[in-house]
Amino acid sequence: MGTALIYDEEMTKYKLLWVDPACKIEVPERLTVSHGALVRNGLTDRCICLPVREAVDAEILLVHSEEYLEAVKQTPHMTLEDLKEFTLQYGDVYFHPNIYHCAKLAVGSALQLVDSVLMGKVKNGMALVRPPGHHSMRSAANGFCVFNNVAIAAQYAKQKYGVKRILIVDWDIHHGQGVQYCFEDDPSVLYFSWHRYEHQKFWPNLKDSDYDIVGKGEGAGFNINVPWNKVGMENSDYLSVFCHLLLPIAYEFCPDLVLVCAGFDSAIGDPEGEMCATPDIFAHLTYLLMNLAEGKLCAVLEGGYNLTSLAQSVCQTVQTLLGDPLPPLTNLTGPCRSTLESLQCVRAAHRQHWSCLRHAVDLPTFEISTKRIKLSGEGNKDEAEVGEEQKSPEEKIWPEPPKRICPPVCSAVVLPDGVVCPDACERLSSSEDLGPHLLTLKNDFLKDADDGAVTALSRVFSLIDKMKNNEIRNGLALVGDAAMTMTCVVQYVAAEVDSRVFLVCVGNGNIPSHVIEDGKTLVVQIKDEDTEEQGSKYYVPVCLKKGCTDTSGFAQAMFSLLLPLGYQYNPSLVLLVRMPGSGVCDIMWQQLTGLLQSFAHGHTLVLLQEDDKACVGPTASILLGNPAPPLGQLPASLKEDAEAVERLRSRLQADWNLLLTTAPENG
Ligand SMILES: CC(O)(O)CCCCCNCCCN
Ligand SMILES: [Zn+2]
Repeated sequence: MGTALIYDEEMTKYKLLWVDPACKIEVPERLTVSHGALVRNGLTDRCICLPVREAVDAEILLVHSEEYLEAVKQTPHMTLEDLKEFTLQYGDVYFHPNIYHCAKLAVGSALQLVDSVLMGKVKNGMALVRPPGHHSMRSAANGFCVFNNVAIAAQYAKQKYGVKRILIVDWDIHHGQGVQYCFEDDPSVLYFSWHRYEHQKFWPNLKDSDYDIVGKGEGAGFNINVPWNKVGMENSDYLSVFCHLLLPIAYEFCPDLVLVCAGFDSAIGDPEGEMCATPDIFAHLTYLLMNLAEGKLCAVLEGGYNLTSLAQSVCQTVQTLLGDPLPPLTNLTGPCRSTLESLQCVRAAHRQHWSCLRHAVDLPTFEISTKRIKLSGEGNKDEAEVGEEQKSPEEKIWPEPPKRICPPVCSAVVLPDGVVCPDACERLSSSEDLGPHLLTLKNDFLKDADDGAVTALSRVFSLIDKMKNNEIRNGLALVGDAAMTMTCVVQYVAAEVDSRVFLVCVGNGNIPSHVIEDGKTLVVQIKDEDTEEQGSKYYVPVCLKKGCTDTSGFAQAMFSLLLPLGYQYNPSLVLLVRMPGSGVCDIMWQQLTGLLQSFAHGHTLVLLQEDDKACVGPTASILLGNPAPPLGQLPASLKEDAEAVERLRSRLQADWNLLLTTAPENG
């Protein structure tokens, strides 16, 4: 199934007709440059372009009052003076004779997107619309918004398709108070928003935008506000909030549909956000959400006022929806103090509502200097830290996001004869001559193994070579001895100068010490045997009391340990090994396989042991880019497991500060 793109140039046909400094940034060019960039990058040709339509009254009335709709209906016939007069009753918004038409198209676009995803015509999609929506309220326009596109889309999905749980992620840099008010007492819609706040000094200056506003009545816990109290936030800050707050709660909530208020004023260069996260961060934020709701994701444009970063961010988002490999995020320096303070506050405010946070005791962080948290001088988060003069947002420059090339082959497999090759996978031909190679392999790797094992190993090595040359994206091998193959692979790759292997080992089994010491391999092992070793910077043993069968404990380890470590380590290869008898359930295994494709351009090598051949199909499905099935609503993880993970995190966070979730004690 494909990716829908909804856009119509009619929505560029309104603009500000008088002087108003607060509104001058919301210009028609926002849409034309976004769509133009998609065309230029050949992305529109790869999407399913759906037509827009006007929303009808009944759809608008799902969120807005009759009197408000009636009032807006009068605007097409108004004179310029009347329009100005009419506008005065609202905040930071303007009207135009054609804006009512465009506002109906914006809502209609979002509904077209929801229809095509929920009817299974497309996998996911994006609607490029204006006017935006997330500030508009039941009876008021606000912040460039007339009708609340995404809120209406959520009500529409519930009413027309009986969708039970909807996650709305609002990564726009402004708080979508209109969405919050619409669903604050509704437990079927989980609204997550981060937003520039600066302790209420930033627009819309609402106390309602703070972290302690968690929803009301039945809706308590289903409203998550993450205030940014400093500007200059970077990729690390955004990833920390996703890993340590949004993803664990989102998986526990287990939505049937994900709607994104996709505002890109949270990107570098934007005059409103004044943040420093780069456009490629949206490739990762999108991807991380695509593992929910079996990939049913509808992104609807909100803000974004720097035309260069807006266009790049839109392209990064659509390219990920299309399934292209993710660009590695480099020099993640970890979250800043302000982020940690916000993160700690939000987690505390939601601890009583979400079991994934219940045991997160957020141990007081050991003493680290603030310098450790913000290595780079970038970002004027803490004045004290910043020496360089401040560039204005528009003067900011950043590297063009890297090209994201799809290898000619997505998934190649090495299977014993007699095991069927999954559809759409490419079986590595056994034709190539192994001759001389065989001897070196035997000498270097497998002293006393039989020729079959050596042949299999040489094929596994060629999977790695093909990934290195970007001939294939990922690989899967069913081998006689997974542990032995794992050791050989690490040894083989470690020979490369700048190789970094992220080894994720699911299940018991000992990891040879030489694998861990070279610093070129970061090992995370999730198992049930509680061995005494404490691990080290490059060896992270996660012992779950009930072992890998415990989906909650496993999920918690995945988000609060695996993802942050993987991002900060930035490997060149991910090696995922399923040890025999691990007990991990297929869906959790598939979720893990999916998430690990965030790293290394998606170069993941999966090793399965022969008696796990039933896993070949489900694993291949994920490697081919299909979404993993949902885990179901997750119960609380075992207290002792959660505490074990917390202890691990607090021990490791000196070396890996993406693991941090609390601000250090020192002043
Ligand atoms: C969709 C959106 O969230 O991007 C709308 C933002 C409205 C901002 C109003 N204040 C602007 C003050 C100008 N310096
Ligand atoms: Zn915004």
